Amino acid sequence: MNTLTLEYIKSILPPRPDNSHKMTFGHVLNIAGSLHYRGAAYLSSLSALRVGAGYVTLASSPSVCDSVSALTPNIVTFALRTLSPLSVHSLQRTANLHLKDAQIVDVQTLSPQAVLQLRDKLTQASAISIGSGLSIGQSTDQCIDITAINTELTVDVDVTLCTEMSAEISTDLNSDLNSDLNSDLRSELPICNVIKDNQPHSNELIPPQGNHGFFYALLNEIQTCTKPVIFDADALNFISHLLNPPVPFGTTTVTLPNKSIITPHPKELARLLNMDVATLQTQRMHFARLAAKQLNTIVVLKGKNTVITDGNDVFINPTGNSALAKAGTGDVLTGMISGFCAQGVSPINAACLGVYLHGLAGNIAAEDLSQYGMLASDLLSYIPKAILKVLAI
Ligand SMILES: NC(=O)C1=CN([C@@H]2O[C@H](COP(=O)(O)OP(=O)(O)OC[C@H]3O[C@@H](n4cnc5c(N)ncnc54)[C@H](O)[C@@H]3O)[C@@H](O)[C@H]2O)[C@@H](O)CC1
Ligand SMILES: Nc1ncnc2c1ncn2[C@@H]1O[C@H](COP(=O)(O)OP(=O)(O)O)[C@@H](O)[C@H]1O
Repeated sequence: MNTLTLEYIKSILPPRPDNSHKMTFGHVLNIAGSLHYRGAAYLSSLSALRVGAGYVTLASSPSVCDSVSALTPNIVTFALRTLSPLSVHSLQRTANLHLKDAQIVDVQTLSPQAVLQLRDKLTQASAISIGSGLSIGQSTDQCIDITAINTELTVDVDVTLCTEMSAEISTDLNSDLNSDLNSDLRSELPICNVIKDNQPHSNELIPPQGNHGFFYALLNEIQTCTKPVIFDADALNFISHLLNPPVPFGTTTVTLPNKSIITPHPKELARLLNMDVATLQTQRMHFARLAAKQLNTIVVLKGKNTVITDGNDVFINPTGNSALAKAGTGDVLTGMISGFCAQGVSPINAACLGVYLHGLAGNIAAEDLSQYGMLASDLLSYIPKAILKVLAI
């Protein structure tokens, strides 16, 4: 077990060659944000630039991209395809939702086909972060088996709808069905087996809630990715769904890319390990190492004295204070780690750099703003001050 020090952090900071350009310092593809969590997309993108990444592309729904662009000129955005109103309408009708229920459908839900749009970006990126504010719905206890997508039923539903709807819309649908994405059209509709009252209701249609379908397609797409991939927040909750589905469905194997980092807070790690938070907190190092081994990943178990481990080596972070116990600081951390990964730092060192400097920025910020008054967005402007402090020794 090693406690991180200023000297060690200085020794692993990536170099800044004079003869350089933005791509020298890497490109982060940040897949983040949703209708109610636009701030997470903003915070996780800007913090990657604050630690020195040369370029950040935020991939998200069109409305999140618009919001982030309005707040900062520093982030390049890439709008992802969302579920078409047609699909949403289809699901509403088929699920016999009453009008009052229609408001629960988020038309900004990402389509699984958005993963096809992302292929070039995934190739161009030097590091990929997934999950900050990328909603998967109401709660991880919602019992949905996304692995049980019913192909035929899905297409039937749309064709039926097509015959019933106006000529204009049915032309759209037909062109969709005949498009290159034809074979994947079914995947746009998150038709799942649903559990109610502990009983599976086979092939029941549910309205799209959150980005389950998109996550599932994305996880498949990046399984063999050789670049660093950082999984945060709802990406972790989605993986928990796959690892620990409701009893009747049995477990699913999850293969993370070979250079992955996960950044759970204790509750997120407890969900991944299917255990209670209190027990986990009594042996943080042990359970962080266990998860690292089980998932073949680097684990950053957040909280006071964050634990960083690859399953063998363990690093403990001494920086940080209660100013960091405020919504959005975890999103900042994810961006910092991905920003270091993009600069070519090894995943374990990127995790150590991100965690230590995040805490140090929180300490310097608290001196100016108090532990009460600091905001996650304030933390962004203290990251450079933390880096200066490291460089000064
Ligand atoms: N401005 C924004 O857009 C923000 C978006 N966020 C996003 O919101 C989504 C949901 O994140 P939440 O963390 O709110 O939801 P979670 O459901 O993951 O966590 C909330 C629950 O976990 C417990 N918990 C959290 N930290 C804990 C700890 N250290 N020890 C023990 N229990 C702990 C809480 O008590 C609560 O019951 C994520 O996608 C996240 O990225 C949040 O980061 C907040 C800010
Ligand atoms: N009391 C504390 N002392 C030190 N660090 C803390 C403390 N409380 C929270 N943090 C840090 O703040 C961040 C909170 O992340 P997280 O729980 O994911 O919040 P959010 O999802 O709201 O962004 C983590 O990096 C965590 O280690």
